[in-house]
Amino acid sequence: MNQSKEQRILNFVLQNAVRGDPCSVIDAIDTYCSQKEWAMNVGNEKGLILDKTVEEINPSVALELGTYCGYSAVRIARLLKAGARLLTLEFNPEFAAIAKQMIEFAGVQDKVTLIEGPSEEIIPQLKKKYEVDTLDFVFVDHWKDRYTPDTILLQECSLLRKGSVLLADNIIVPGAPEFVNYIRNNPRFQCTNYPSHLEYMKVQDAMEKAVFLG
Ligand SMILES: Cc1cc(-c2n[nH]c(CCNC(=O)c3cc(-c4ccc(F)cc4)cc(O)c3O)n2)ccn1
Ligand SMILES: [Mg+2]
Repeated sequence: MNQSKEQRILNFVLQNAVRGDPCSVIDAIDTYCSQKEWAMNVGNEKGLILDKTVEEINPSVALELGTYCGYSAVRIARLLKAGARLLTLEFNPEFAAIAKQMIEFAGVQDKVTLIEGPSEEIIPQLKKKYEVDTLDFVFVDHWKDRYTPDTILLQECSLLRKGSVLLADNIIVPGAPEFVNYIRNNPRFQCTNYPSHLEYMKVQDAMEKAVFLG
């Protein structure tokens, strides 16, 4: 049975990165995906915008929607202070299995809770089952047609507090036009756009930051 692209990415990391060194894992994935096979990791250019946002907020509790191979989970977790945690949701079991190994190899497993399942099912469980009070930061990087309904769901589940920050990937490509319209016209959010490029490509993309005003 031939390997998946995600398995090839993981193998490249296992052979070229340093166990317990998150930066070497991030670099190895970026090297493989820019030189060998494109993959939908947030990448290094948008990754720097993600880093700056996480450092600015210094979140105690962060949520990621869309784990994929764990690239951004490792990126976020490496910046978290002692005792802070990241919950990351992945729908695809194969991706989740790869991400679990990636997170463990990077040595950030103590900070990361990887949850398998659809966001609309998991988000309502975060308070009771995952002992979340409110979220300080949410990286929105899952199915683009779920950005808006899940932002509404987060509010309905009282998971956002005054100052909670959402950062959404792929505003241009693949695009989330309904989300952009929703969030920019919603008086309860203060939005900022960050022009960038699609991971590993010269194609225009952007990220949108939205601060919940309560
Ligand atoms: C919990 C839960 C989780 C999910 C979920 N888990 N994993 C994902 C992945 C979603 N990500 C993407 O589809 C994506 C696509 C592109 C892309 C593709 C092809 C092109 F030609 C150009 C660009 C680029 C990106 O940066 C992306 O992030 N969703 C879904 C539902 N519930
Ligand atoms: Mg993305």
